[in-house]
Amino acid sequence: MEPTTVLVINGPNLNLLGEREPEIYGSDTLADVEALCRVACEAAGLTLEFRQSNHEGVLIDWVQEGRRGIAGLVINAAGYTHTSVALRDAVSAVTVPRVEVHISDIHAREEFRHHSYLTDVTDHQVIGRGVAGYAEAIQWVATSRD
Ligand SMILES: O=C1C[C@@](O)(C(=O)O)C[C@@H](O)[C@@H]1O
Repeated sequence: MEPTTVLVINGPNLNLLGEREPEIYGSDTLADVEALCRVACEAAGLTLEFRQSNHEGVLIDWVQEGRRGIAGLVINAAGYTHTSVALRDAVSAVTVPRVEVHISDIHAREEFRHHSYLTDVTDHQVIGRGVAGYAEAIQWVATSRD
């Protein structure tokens, strides 16, 4: 049977969404983002597994767990996007469709955010679309199965 779970992984400080720099990230909380991901998954006949951690090793464990047997991986690695070769190596080993998401437009911000270690190990990127970008990423996973 074809796997139906979409694993959405969120990196450090995204637990503070809604209170952290709302002028950049908006006023939705991470619980709001989870709710919108759930709606997007249900609309596509998929099941959501939604996680957040501030710890690099935990994120790596979760990515490894999801490297096969799921419909797709959606990842907002937050600050680790710009620093973590180890997380990149984990994502590189994933054999299902992988989407990199950023709420803000990292290319229009400070120079240290312009480089992402995840871009060339993911199959698709949704950058700078606000939290709605998560739904777009899930839709991309859904269409990549058709
Ligand atoms: O924490 C974050 C969030 C972010 O990944 C985004 O979703 O826009 C962008 C990163 O540069 C930043 O460190």
